[in-house]
Amino acid sequence: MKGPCVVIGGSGFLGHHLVEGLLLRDYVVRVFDLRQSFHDDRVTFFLGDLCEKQALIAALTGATLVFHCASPPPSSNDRNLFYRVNLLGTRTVLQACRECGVQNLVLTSSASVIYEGKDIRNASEDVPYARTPMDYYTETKILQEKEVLHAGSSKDGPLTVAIRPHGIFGPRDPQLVPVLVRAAQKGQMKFIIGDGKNVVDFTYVDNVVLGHILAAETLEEGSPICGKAYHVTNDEPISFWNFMGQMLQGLGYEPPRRHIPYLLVYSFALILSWLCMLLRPLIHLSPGTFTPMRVALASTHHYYSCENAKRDLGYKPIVSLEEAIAKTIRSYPKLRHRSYSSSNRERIWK
Ligand SMILES: NC(=O)C1=CN([C@@H]2O[C@H](COP(=O)(O)OP(=O)(O)OC[C@H]3O[C@@H](n4cnc5c(N)ncnc54)[C@H](OP(=O)(O)O)[C@@H]3O)[C@@H](O)[C@H]2O)C=CC1
Ligand SMILES: CC(C)CCC[C@@H](C)[C@H]1CC[C@H]2C3=C(CC[C@]12C)[C@@]1(C)CCC(=O)C[C@@H]1CC3
Repeated sequence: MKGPCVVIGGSGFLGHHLVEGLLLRDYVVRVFDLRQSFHDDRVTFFLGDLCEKQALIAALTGATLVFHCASPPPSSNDRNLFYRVNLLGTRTVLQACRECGVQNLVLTSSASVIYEGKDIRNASEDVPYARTPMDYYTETKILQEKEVLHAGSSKDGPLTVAIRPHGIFGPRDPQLVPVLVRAAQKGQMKFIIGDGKNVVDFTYVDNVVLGHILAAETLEEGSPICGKAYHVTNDEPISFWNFMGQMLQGLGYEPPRRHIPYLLVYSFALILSWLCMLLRPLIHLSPGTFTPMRVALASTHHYYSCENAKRDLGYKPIVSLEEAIAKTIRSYPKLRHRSYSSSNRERIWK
């Protein structure tokens, strides 16, 4: 038996998988979250807002290790919420760790802290943070990561390390596959934005979990990982549109085939986001999935080197991309197209 450890955000997509990974490895696990999304006799839940120190202290008392993987959803455009939770809330988490004598803190950051809409090819962790982040999510993930890594060098603080995953997917993800399928159902997945050759990282959730646990187990006084950030990916960059096509076909939808110019779509998304901002005092409009950040993510290269995680954490993905895509498709029976048939789906679309 190891632990006890606390997973802040343990009711979320990644957090819940992390809890399962920790239980498999015999950790004693507590979850701190706004809500309880599952039940497990081995897990103690503490419900509360991470911006409230007293609520955190109740969960952290007696714990030696904390994973912080809570964040407002990236699709939100609520500046105040992002600053309150990702920056101020993370400061509160650090303070609560100090007061409770927590030794180690593993932060879930994001590889997108260096993304500003331009191509990223096999970037290492030395690439500087985005100077002009494209949304409040990215802006506050940068501030959060800086805050946590800096705290790791103070004498009274917990030892810290940040894991930067990219494009996490897998069973129970409320984001990637459901958004994609909703777009396909509305007939919005007919076009490939740009030339369709952009290569990106998508990372299976179990590999991200492994990266977090290895980081926690390597983090100790004098370890080279203290105060550092590590990319954790599937280490198998893939064409964005090939990945989307495989997901769609696997669920019985037609993959996009026709091309539409990137600059046209990007300019349209930009104008739409300005309009939403200008009209906000009068009516609440939301661009939904169609944001400049998402259009850029769909059309640029963004893949990252995880050589440092391999060297310092002993990280090696345990689920290949092919297996991960198959497992994910199988996990969403309710999102299948109504005419889906696993035996004839190849014939339908080819
Ligand atoms: N998904 C991805 O592709 C990537 C995600 N990440 C990072 O991974 C982490 C987990 O993401 P993911 O699992 O996808 O997100 P989820 O939204 O599924 O999980 C986040 C969890 O944190 C909770 N939470 C939010 N605000 C607070 C708060 N103030 N106090 C306590 N709990 C709170 C959420 O509750 P509720 O749902 O009620 O708001 C939710 O249960 C995040 O830090 C994200 O930035 C990094 C790279 C890629
Ligand atoms: C409608 C389609 C053109 C696109 C649908 C898929 C998108 C919803 C996803 C493709 C890349 C994903 C991604 C993220 C969210 C979901 C996507 C935009 C993140 C922004 C999530 C949070 C991060 O830290 C970075 C991720 C990059 C990739």
